[in-house]
Amino acid sequence: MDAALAVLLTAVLTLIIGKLVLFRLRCPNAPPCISGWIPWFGVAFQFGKGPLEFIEQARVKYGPVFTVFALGHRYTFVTEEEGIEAFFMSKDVNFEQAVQQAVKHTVSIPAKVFYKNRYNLYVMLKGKMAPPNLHIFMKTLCKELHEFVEQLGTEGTEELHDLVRHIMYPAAVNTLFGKDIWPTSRSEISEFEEHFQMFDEDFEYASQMPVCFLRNWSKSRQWLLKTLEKVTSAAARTNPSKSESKTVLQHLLDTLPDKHFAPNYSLLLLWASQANAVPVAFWTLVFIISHPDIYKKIMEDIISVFGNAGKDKTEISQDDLKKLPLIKWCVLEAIRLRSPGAITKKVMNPIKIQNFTIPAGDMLMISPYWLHRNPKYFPDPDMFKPDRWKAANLEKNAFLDNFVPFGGGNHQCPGRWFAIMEIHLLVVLFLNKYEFILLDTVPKESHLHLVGTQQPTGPCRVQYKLRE
Ligand code: HEM
Repeated sequence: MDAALAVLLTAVLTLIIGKLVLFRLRCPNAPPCISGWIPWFGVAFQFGKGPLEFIEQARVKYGPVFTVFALGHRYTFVTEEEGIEAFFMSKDVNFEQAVQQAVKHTVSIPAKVFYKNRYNLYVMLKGKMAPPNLHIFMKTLCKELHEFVEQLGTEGTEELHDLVRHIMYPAAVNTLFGKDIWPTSRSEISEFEEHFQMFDEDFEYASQMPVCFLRNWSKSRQWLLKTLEKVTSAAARTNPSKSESKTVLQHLLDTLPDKHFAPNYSLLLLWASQANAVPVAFWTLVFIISHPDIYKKIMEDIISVFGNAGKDKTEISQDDLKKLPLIKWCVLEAIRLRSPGAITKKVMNPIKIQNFTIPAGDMLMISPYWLHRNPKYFPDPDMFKPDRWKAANLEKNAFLDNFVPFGGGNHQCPGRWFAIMEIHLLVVLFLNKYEFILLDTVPKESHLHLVGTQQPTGPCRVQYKLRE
């Protein structure tokens, strides 16, 4: 080996060992750390290949609290009660600090603007989409869903994820952002879907790396921001004075003092409202159709509420949804099985979890996906068992213990009740109108991403025809 190279390697190794020794001296009780041997890069490669598998294997090998070092960051995972409680409740961890960089990379909102506005926007969204206000959306959402479902005709064969996407994107967007200000012709919708899909697909990479490496992603973001510039100025122009007549987008505009960032915030809201809800609706339908006993029971329930007809544009109310609890359980069970791979907070002051001290600066992580597979909390965790939701007090809007797909504590997803309602409604509307047959086996979920709901790994075609 070349002498200069040998000197360089020795220097690098000394530096790494020195840093590790220093870290251990400063934080003697830090959890076991999986760091690899490449400086700064850490185990990014192994982790990136299949992050969901990686964290489960690490839990088995290193115990319930462990740190993964990758791309210069320390990600400390907690997998049991004590750590989860700290994740949701501790004042020493911070949500805003954990997500700010990702927000800056993906929708170009600077740190100062983000910190100034986040709380007010969160409170506004949480209030507008709280359970007592959901009736405001119900009529429009039902009408919009019908309009796009009509376009499916009397029968056909389609990839189910595409089918759900074509209906849910425009219906939800028209409901939350306002109908007449959003491009809604067929070609505009498909262009929008194409760009949104690209934006969503690489969102996780874009949140962590310079976007110059993601050229197609950047183009789609640009297209979406340009479209949202027009949408937000139309929403501002037509903003009514009465609060009840405003769309969620118009409430957002009223709450945001930095108006020139309105398209950026709208893109963030658009992503948050679609990225998880669309695949969850897909999974709910796939799970139902692939379980004949559950499908049969659901159809009996639907017939008992709406009678035999499925052809008309049946208006569905919140009371109707209440009479169809099994479908709501199916939605929640699909969410349980396809929950975000990880959610994050930043450790601001060292915190003690079990016998470990997690140092300030670490990203503290929990994995709803794996938590929901712990048989201690969910017996037969890999099985689709909607009946387990009988035990939840859904009348009082309480989930089952340790069900955390929407986060917890002060930062729970403000759109969660809207999401559950829109998926419930879509499933009722679909199954009331059409009979479905699965043409492919149920695809596996992709383990490639930690952010958000898992996407299917392969196609899943269905044949549908109007119910007799
Ligand atoms: C099944 C569907 C959904 C899932 C699984 C989901 C999950 C989540 C999660 C895990 C978070 C972060 C919580 C944390 O880190 O503690 C979040 C935040 C958020 N979600 Fe959802 N979400 C869904 C649907 C929606 C919908 C339909 C909307 C809007 C209509 C929405 C709006 C938001 C917003 C605005 C935030 C950021 C809140 C903040 O600034 O603190 N989500 N969601």
